[in-house]
Amino acid sequence: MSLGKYRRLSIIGLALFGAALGAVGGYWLCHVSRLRAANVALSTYASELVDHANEYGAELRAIKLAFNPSAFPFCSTEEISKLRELAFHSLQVKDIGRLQNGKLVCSGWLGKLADPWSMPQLTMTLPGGTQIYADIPLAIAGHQRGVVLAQQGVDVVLSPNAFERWDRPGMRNMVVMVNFTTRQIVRITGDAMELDPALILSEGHAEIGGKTYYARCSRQSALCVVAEGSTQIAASDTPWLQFEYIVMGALAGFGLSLAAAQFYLQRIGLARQLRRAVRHGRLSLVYQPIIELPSGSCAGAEALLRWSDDDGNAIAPDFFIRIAEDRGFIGEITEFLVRRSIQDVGDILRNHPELTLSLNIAPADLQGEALFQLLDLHVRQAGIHPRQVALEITERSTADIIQLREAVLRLHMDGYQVHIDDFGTGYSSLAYLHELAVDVIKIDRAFTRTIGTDAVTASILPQILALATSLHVEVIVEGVETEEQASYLTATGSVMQVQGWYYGKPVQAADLPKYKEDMAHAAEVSLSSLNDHGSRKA
Ligand SMILES: Nc1nc2c(ncn2[C@@H]2O[C@@H]3COP(=O)(O)O[C@H]4[C@@H](O)[C@H](n5cnc6c(=O)[nH]c(N)nc65)O[C@@H]4COP(=O)(O)O[C@H]3[C@H]2O)c(=O)[nH]1
Repeated sequence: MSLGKYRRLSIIGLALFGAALGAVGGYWLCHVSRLRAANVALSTYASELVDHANEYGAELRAIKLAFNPSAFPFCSTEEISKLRELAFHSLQVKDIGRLQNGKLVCSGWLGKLADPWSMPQLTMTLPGGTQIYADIPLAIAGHQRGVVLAQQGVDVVLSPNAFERWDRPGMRNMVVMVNFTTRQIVRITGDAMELDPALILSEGHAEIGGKTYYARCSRQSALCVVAEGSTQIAASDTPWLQFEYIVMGALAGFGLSLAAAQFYLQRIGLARQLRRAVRHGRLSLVYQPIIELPSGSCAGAEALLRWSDDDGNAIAPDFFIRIAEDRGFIGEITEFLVRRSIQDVGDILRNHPELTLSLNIAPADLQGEALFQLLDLHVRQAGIHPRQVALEITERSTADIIQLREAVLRLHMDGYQVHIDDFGTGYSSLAYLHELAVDVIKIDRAFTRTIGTDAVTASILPQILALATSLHVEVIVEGVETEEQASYLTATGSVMQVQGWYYGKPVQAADLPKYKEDMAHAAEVSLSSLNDHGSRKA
């Protein structure tokens, strides 16, 4: 099978796997969100029940007040008719009666009793004195069992269906009266539920035996409510919703894993191509001049790698260098860099001992002997003074400062220069200056860009320049792109080196001598014009 076909199949396979995972994720997400929605609905239901309980309590209080005092003689025809009228208009109350010496004397629906009835066994008394008789046979309801409340000579037969119109499909409710002092609870209406009183008294929330419970209590009366719902959500409830979630999950999983697989396999593919390119020497180098200020003469150049993949696409060096670092063959690239750059510019360096060649070195290159042997082989054998070679290390390499310090010492002992690249962007720039005896810091172009702007970081560049002066460390300012930036740096009057598109973009090695000559000529012209100006003034 061809590599391209294998790659395509791998990508599709991974994407399908991602789609399957996404579908499972979608199903799970749907389930969780429906459970959450069900819980919110149940909690809202409990709050609605409590609102209704408040109305219920208010009505009971109003009935009690209507007969304390009563506008009519005790158990008179008028009073009985008033009792009947109030009970008739109420949804919560079935009958209202009048009590005397603990006996029912008359009620709206029973009329005046020839022989007053003694009240049955008391179930609970609330702190305000309301007496509750639960589970007693009701004469007006064919001896169906119900609850009667009695206070200040008035008794009320509660409707067992008072909360019926608040029923919700799939949910149940229970209404109780609570004595918070004695922690006694009596069910008034709704479905009987075997629950820990503590759950009700604390207005809690619990999941027990596949059911979810929310308890809420009224602030105005001794009523509490419990709403019950199922924790099991049937898949058949909302099949379309479930389907949508699964499809969306599958699509998202497919898309994401397709992108991830493409990215990953592209990296693997690129890594393979890069390795081949290094082995066959198909990478190239360009050289960006480094200029000395204030003289304006060329001080050297930085070698920068260039590579295009098999399809001819130019790949950014920081991207492919990272791939080589991750896949452990950066050493081969460095080997190529050192060998090819010395081949390219060895003659120029021999003829111009004042010039420096800067080489980017990856942190991994500083481990072991390979780099030192490599430099020894190519630099010394080419007859170039090691001082003409500068090794640029980046701040990423602070991970092992001890190892790094040893490597820097060794490079110095062998006569090479060590430059810190991208100074100011890493996390431990100052640690570098303190710990490592470096020759030059290369100030990252992020700081150069702030010249002439009012960015908050604009004040950092002068401070780094001052710091470098006080520590006797030389400076190369990177990324000088504009005349304004160049003028600013020249105007500081400090001796420094600069690099950037304003002075010259990276060029082929063959173009470097011409560049150097042009720069030398330009420097001479500007010097003589300065002298002319000076003598005319004199
Ligand atoms: N916007 C802007 N950019 C400017 C200007 N002047 C120079 N540059 C670019 O800035 C980068 C400077 O190199 P670096 O900081 O060492 O950053 C390098 C270096 O970290 C790495 N690299 C390049 N060649 C090698 C190599 O041979 N070995 C290793 N280990 N890393 C390398 O890749 C990075 C990127 O290299 P390049 O793409 O060539 O990008 C180069 C250069 O082309 C300017 O005025 N404006």
